[in-house]
Amino acid sequence: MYTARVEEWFAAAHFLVNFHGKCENLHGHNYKVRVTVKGTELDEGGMLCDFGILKSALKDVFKELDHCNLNDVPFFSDGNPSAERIAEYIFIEMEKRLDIEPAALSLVEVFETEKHVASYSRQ
Ligand SMILES: Nc1nc2c(c(=O)[nH]1)N=C([C@H](O)[C@H](O)COP(=O)(O)OP(=O)(O)OP(=O)(O)O)CN2
Ligand SMILES: [Zn+2]
Repeated sequence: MYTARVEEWFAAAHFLVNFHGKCENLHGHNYKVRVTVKGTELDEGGMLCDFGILKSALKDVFKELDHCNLNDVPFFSDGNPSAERIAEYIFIEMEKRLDIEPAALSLVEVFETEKHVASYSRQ
């Protein structure tokens, strides 16, 4: 199995409800997002998927998130914009944008800090 991975950053504000602590208040993060694709076949250039394709799709997804209050994004209207749900949202939006068969989107990881990370995958 091969994998290819890109990382990009966006900045956003959020607050958490049903969470007892300082994160109930509006605050911000510089989120690092890591996207991994996987597959068993390489193209004639020896690549699973051009990093540039992943990067531009991810930057397109960030247009809905960067410098926003994530609580105002419709996807989060029924729940918290936790790192887990941000990862789910990015996974869904990346799937819409990527046409990379026979490779496939494998994992989206969202880092609030280098020590705090949540992820979403289909398995
Ligand atoms: N599983 C998750 N846990 C938490 C999430 C999350 O998305 N998934 N999010 C938060 C908050 O966003 C919060 O901003 C981070 O919380 P906390 O670690 O308390 O804040 P600090 O980074 O400032 O940490 P200190 O050690 O207090 O400096 C919480 N949990
Ligand atoms: Zn937070």
